[in-house]
Amino acid sequence: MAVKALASLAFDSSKDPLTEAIAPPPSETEEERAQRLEGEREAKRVSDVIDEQIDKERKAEKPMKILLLGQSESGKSTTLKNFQLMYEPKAFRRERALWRAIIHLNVVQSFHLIMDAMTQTQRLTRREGDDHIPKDLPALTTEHLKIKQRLSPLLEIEKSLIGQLSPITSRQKSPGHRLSLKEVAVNSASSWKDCLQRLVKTDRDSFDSEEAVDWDDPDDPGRVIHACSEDMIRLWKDPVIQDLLDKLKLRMWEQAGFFLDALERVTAPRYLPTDDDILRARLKTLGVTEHRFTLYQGAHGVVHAPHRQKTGGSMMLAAIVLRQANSQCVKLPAHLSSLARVTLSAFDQMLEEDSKTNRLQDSVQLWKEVVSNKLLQQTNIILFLNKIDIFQDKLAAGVRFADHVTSYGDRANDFESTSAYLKKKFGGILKAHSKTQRVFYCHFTTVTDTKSTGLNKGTILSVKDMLMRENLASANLT
Ligand SMILES: Nc1nc2c(ncn2[C@@H]2O[C@H](COP(=O)(O)OP(=O)(O)OP(=O)(O)O)[C@@H](O)[C@H]2O)c(=O)[nH]1
Ligand SMILES: [Mg+2]
Repeated sequence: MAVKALASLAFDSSKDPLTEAIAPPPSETEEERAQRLEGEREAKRVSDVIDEQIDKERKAEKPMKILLLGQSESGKSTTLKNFQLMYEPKAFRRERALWRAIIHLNVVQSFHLIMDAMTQTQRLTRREGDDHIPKDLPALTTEHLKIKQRLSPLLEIEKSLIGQLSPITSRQKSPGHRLSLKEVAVNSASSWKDCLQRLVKTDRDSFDSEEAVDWDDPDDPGRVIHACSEDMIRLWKDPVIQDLLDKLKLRMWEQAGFFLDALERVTAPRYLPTDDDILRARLKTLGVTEHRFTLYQGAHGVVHAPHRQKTGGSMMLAAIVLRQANSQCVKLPAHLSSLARVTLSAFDQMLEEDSKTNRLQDSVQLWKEVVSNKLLQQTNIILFLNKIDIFQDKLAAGVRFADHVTSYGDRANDFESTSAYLKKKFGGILKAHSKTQRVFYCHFTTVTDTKSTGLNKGTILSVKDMLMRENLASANLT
């Protein structure tokens, strides 16, 4: 029965009422036919324009996803802060009061390191004839030891600040030095900012201003830090201490969270961090972080009517240390681009976890892993060779690149030549490990300096370029 009904339906379809309704009348003249065809063409043109518009809107809404990869201390979190500063400046600045606490922790930890160096020197100078002791260690005077004694409350402040971040912190040894601190790390999955908000007033709208900090709080760590300020400045500027740090190869300016050259300002009684201070603050993050930003179009970077002038759709920025990422729980999305960060200035340092592996060498290995990763084969990758400020300072101080990267040979020990060498090396690896051709975006950055070599120029142009290519590719125009 059912088969019969279907057959009869198929048979009758030639008399489909819709077909009959739109069929030209049997008595249609040549002129009428031309008019009808012209009308149909116009209707199709309008329909195509509408389809195109819908298609465009659909594509514009598609989020662009970016993975941020790199070794510890390569600047992933700082890159996120830069994006936040550019696209959510209000939210970024609302957190000033929170970053004040982190910067105070950075300062206190720098002094912990210096005080440990002084203690070690006292111990070493008692052990005469030991070949492992650095030569010509300067003698500390009683005045130095008195200052050190007066600075001991800073160690209590350190404990208290770390306590404020608990239970979400873990402590890890920082890389690169024999003398090193247990570095404070926060798990990105937990809201350490919520924990720190106990240190500030609860009115979120006033975070940007001085109102955010309870200046009368007797337990504010800033009080002790200010009370120790003069001694801190004196100790840091002391030529004997500088000589001592030099002999022990403790290059403080190279350390993450270096604020010792701004002590007067950051220990002032009513100190609130500037944008640059926040970028320079150091708080190690563990695990995977995901952030969402919306890119807007606006003249000279000014945001106009965000809802109507949205260009790029929302952009998801996921910070992932690939080696920590468990592929079971980290799902790499489609339409993905990646930013890989390499700490250029670490060319003369070894990994903390493996004292035989050079950090730059490890970054090269990580780059190979990233570009040959099957999940990332279809993604565009921007490489950032970061911390060029420290890199250039090192070259200028006479640290020889070739002593740590032997394949560099006897080329000039300057930025021009070393950067060209590295660009070629990383570009060659991308080419060798890509199944299909991928654009090699490579930038030399100082991500803490937004004015010159920070993110504004390099990243955003590359991100926009990637976005455009992606749109063209999805419209089959490449
Ligand atoms: N001088 C200088 N410091 C930088 C630069 N980029 C980042 N830093 C600093 O280096 C430190 C480490 O940067 P982060 O962004 O915390 O590094 P990360 O990649 O997130 O590190 P993990 O959280 O350990 O994975 C911070 O104190 C930054 O302010 C740079 O280009 N120059
Ligand atoms: Mg981080």
